[in-house]
Amino acid sequence: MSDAIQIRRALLSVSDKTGLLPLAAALHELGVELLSTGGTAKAIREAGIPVRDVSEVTQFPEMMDGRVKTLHPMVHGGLLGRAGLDDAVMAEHGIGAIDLLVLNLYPFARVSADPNSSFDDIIENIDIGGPAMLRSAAKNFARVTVAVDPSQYDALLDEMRANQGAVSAATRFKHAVTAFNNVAFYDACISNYLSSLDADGKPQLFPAQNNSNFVKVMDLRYGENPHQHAAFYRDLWPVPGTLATFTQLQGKELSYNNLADSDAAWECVRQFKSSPACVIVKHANPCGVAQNDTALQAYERAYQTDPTSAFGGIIAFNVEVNLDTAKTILDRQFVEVLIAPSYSDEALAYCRKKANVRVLQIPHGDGLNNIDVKRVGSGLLMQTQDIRTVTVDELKVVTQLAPTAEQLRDLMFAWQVAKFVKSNAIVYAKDLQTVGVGAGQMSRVYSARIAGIKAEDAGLVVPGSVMASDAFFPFRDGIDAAAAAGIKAVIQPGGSMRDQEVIDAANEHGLAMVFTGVRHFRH
Ligand SMILES: NC(=O)c1ncn([C@@H]2O[C@H](COP(=O)(O)O)[C@@H](O)[C@H]2O)c1NC=O
Repeated sequence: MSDAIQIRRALLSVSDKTGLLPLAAALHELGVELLSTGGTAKAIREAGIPVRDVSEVTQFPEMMDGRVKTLHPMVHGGLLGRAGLDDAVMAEHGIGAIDLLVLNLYPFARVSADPNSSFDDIIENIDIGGPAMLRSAAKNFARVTVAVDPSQYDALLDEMRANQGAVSAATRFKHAVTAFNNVAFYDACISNYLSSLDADGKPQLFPAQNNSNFVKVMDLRYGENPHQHAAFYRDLWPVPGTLATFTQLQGKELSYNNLADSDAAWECVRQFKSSPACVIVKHANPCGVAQNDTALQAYERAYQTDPTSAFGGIIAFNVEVNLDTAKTILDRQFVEVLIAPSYSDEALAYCRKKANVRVLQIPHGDGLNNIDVKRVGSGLLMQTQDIRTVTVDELKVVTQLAPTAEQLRDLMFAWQVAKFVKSNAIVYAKDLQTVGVGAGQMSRVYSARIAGIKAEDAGLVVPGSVMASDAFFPFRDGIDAAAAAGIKAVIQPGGSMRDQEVIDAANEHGLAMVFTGVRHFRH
């Protein structure tokens, strides 16, 4: 890489004109000659800043409604010409070097996402000359500087002012990488959009080719196990309220498992809106969940479900964490990650006493990842996210006995928790507290047994509790076992061949049972 290079001539061609005029004025002051395309040149000229039209340089008018403006050897030769190698050929053809390209592309992503855009509008927003120039300038980073985003302008000008108008090799290279990333994302948007169209031109959810763009947030010390390498990437524009929008306020470096478990804890807790909730996660499963009047009470009751598993857990809240809550948690147990939308100053000051505890802040937001992906051998499984919720009105009472109002409240709570427990999932709950959680078993009846064992170990009382099952009971044995444990009401999807046998069992035992008609497998 060569050293700092003086900017003498710049080409400005921007769709997004944010910051254009101050930039053009500053470049002019630094003695840089400005070239520009139609609309950009007009804006600069109207601001009284001297500028030359590209068409004057190419000796060709812009034509075809802007489809052809800069696709010319006088432009690309000016960007691609190598210092010391191409000087003679440039002189022979009268090609003047262009040292700086400031360019951003037609807004394809915005226009194609707008339901009011016509297909012709969308096609016209496929930028051709822009990506070509970005590639030329970025390829020639040894001599040329490129800027694709208004957020880069100030730092670039500062560097030029501090170096008599020159830009360092490191900046040129960094900006070139940004430019190639920008073009890659742009082309992915076009490819995803066009390859999602069906024979009638209607966009489908899953394109024929999927091109993803993620940006690295950080390298991780290792993956799920120490012999695996790992890194964390996020969407280019993360959805507000999702894990990738976290700020780490303190604590040790986050690990791969911390992030995976934090996602499970946060997604589960943020679904509760009516009152403070706490979710404690271990190995991607909630081991204790509760809703109560305060964050502290919610934590106390979530912890009660399974104090053994809560050790070293991820603890997430849907409300601010105050001093009492932080102090109770940190004085009592080892915690890997604490997550909340906010923390009081006193709570944060207390957390600092346990400097290793990772404290994450995730602002609330209603967004959800639209698509879930899972890697399988040389393939990718894609599905829409499991965002289906069930209202009380949708429940179908299938037994002679209907649930009481309290049972109904607890059934809805247990159902929301079961959605976040790995299948087969069984959740026992009472008074908005998990009493026992049976997760990840290959048979439903064993998950039920485990939920019972957990409750017993924690000294919680199962008789009088309700039970949620993420999928239907294939046989009556699950209901028989629940009744024997003292469960009084059941929520499950229904839909088994033997539903009648299962309903008969519930009636025999005097249980109330409701069907949701919705299944929540989670693998
Ligand atoms: N066709 C071309 O030669 C061409 N050269 C530059 N552009 C784009 O034209 C836009 C700027 O246009 P204007 O200066 O007229 O507002 C930029 O987004 C730039 O990427 C072009 N437009 C589309 O392909």
